Order: sequence, then structure tokens, then C-alpha cells
Amino acid sequence: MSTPVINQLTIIGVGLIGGSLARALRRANAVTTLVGAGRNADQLAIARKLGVVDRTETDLAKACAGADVVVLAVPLGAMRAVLEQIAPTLSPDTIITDVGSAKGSVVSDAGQIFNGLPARFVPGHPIAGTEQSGVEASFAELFDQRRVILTPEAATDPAAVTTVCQLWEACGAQVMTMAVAHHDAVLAATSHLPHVLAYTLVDSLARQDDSREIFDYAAGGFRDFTRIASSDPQMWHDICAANREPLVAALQHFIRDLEQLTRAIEQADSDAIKQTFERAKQARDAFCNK
Ligand SMILES: NC(=O)C1=CN([C@@H]2O[C@H](COP(=O)(O)OP(=O)(O)OC[C@H]3O[C@@H](n4cnc5c(N)ncnc54)[C@H](O)[C@@H]3O)[C@@H](O)[C@H]2O)C=CC1
Ligand SMILES: O=C(O)C(=O)Cc1ccc(O)cc1
Repeated sequence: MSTPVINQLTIIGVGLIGGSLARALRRANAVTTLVGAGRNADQLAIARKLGVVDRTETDLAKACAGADVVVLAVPLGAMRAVLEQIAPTLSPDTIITDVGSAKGSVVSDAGQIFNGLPARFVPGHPIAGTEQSGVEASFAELFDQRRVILTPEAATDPAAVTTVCQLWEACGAQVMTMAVAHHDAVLAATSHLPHVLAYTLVDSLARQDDSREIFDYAAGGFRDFTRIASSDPQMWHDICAANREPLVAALQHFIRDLEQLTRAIEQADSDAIKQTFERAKQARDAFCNK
């Protein structure tokens, strides 16, 4: 798809994802004026100083005035409050999209606040990020060759979907669409579950070992496995709260499999242990070579 030139795009929440989106859009010359909005004036001043956005506002309604596209890039727990602040004055012509890691809660919040999901609301989720937060950690290449999932409803305006799709493609991403419930189940298994496991592993070990001796002897594998436990606790709390049911289902499934493997190790069932590790190696090697 060709790159659109958007006159004004407003990003609410200029952190890792909002800041990276702004940088990538600038790299692509896809937007004339980038407006950054949020509640933390100091963070916004840094975004302006870094040249990530052209102008900043702490009044969210003001930030959205005249915007062709508004991107919500705040933690999931803040989406509802942000939508409440912008809804009364938002032009019906403005396209709204978001980057939240779960989609059901945002769709439900927006549906309640606007009295039905607006046709120009295109829910979205870039499957790209890091364990860091804040605009200083943002970079233009974050979305290169990464996937972005859009979850439009039947009533979503196709022209709005096309514009959001073009914007992400201009950022180097590959865009696909999916139903909200499917997105939330898939991401619960592939992203939310691993984050919960990494947090639990590190917490469990840290609480068993007051001297932190375990960490002194941890090898590369521990670092690889636990990198994501350095992610922002508030953001991941919000994701767990927003995607509770699919995440609990994924956790229960995983716990059953872990119990099975625990029994195999307890009973020295070499065949069962090796079969599990063989299947996992094959699956991961195939995923990494894709
Ligand atoms: N971090 C990651 O790797 C990824 C995060 N996401 C999603 O992107 C969203 C943003 O995440 P990050 O950029 O990592 O977070 P971040 O913490 O780096 O940035 C969030 C920004 O929102 C602002 N903010 C927070 N509450 C606000 C409020 N009530 N009103 C206005 N501004 C507010 C903060 O000041 C901050 O600038 C989240 O919904 C997250 O689920 C999606 C893909 C990857
Ligand atoms: O740091 C990592 O590897 C991540 O997995 C980042 C991430 C966090 C949240 C998302 O919704 C998508 C990607």
C-alpha cells in the first residue's frame, strides 16, 4: 500500500511504543505534524527535546483538535480515562486507533464511552516491543518487519482500516487482521503467559535466596529466559487484568503440562522427558527458522 500523508496525527502516551511510532512515521515522512499528549509534562518535554514530536499538550481534548488520526498509546488501565477525556470533543471524522496489548478491554471501554464502538475506531496491536519503557527507550526501527494486528469489527469503516494499515506499513510493519477474541487468546498464550512465567520464576528464586547467591551463578540461559521480567510491572498488571480469562486458561493449560513433566522427572521417565524436549526443540527451531 502507498504511504499516506497525514496532516496531523496525535499520539496520547509518548512512551516506548508511542515514541517509536512517532519516530517511525517521521522516518517515513508520513505525517506533517506530530502532536504528543499525556499527563506527564516532564516526559513530554523530553519527547519534544528529542525531536520525537513537533508539539505537546497535557490537555488531551486540545491535543486531538484538528487531528486526522489519534493513537492511544497509554497502558491498558489508562485507556478508559483517556477515552472519557477525548470523547466529548472528538470530531466524528477523526480516526482513532490504539496499541494496547489486549483488545477486548479497549473495544469494550470505547463501546461504552461512545455508546457503541465508533466506525472510525480501529483497534490495533504492534507485536513488537522491549522490556524498557518511556520515550528515551523509543526507536524508529522497532516495527521493521514486525507484525501489527488490527481487530476491526464488521461496522468499522474500511477507509479507516486502510489508513491505519498504511500508517503501520509506512513504519515497516506487516499488518494483518483478526477477531478480537482470537487475538486475545493467541496473545495470552504467546506473550502474556511467557511474561507471567518469567516474573514468577525470578520472584520465586529471589524469595528463596535472600543472599541472591542464585543470581551470581546464573548462566546465559537464565538471562535469556528472564529478560522480560524487567518489563514495567504496572503495564503487565494492566495486561493481566484486561485479558484475565484467556490468560487464566493459558496458565491452567501450562500448569497441567508442567505437572506432567514434573511427574516424569520424579519417576525418572526418560522417554517422556526426552519426548517433551524433542517436541519443544523441533517447534522452536522451526519457529526461529521461519
Ligand atoms: N512495551 C511493549 O513492549 C509494548 C506495549 N504495548 C502496549 O502499548 C501501550 C504503551 O506501552 P509502552 O509504550 O510500553 O508504555 P510507556 O510506559 O513507555 O508509555 C506510556 C505513556 O503513557 C503515558 N500515560 C500513562 N497514563 C496516562 C494517562 N492516564 N493519560 C495520559 N497519558 C498517560 C505515560 O506518561 C507514558 O508516556 C500499552 O497499552 C501496552 O500494552 C504494545 C506492544 C508492545
Ligand atoms: O520484550 C519483548 O520481547 C516483548 O514481548 C515485548 C512486547 C510486550 C507487549 C506486547 O504486547 C508485545 C510485545
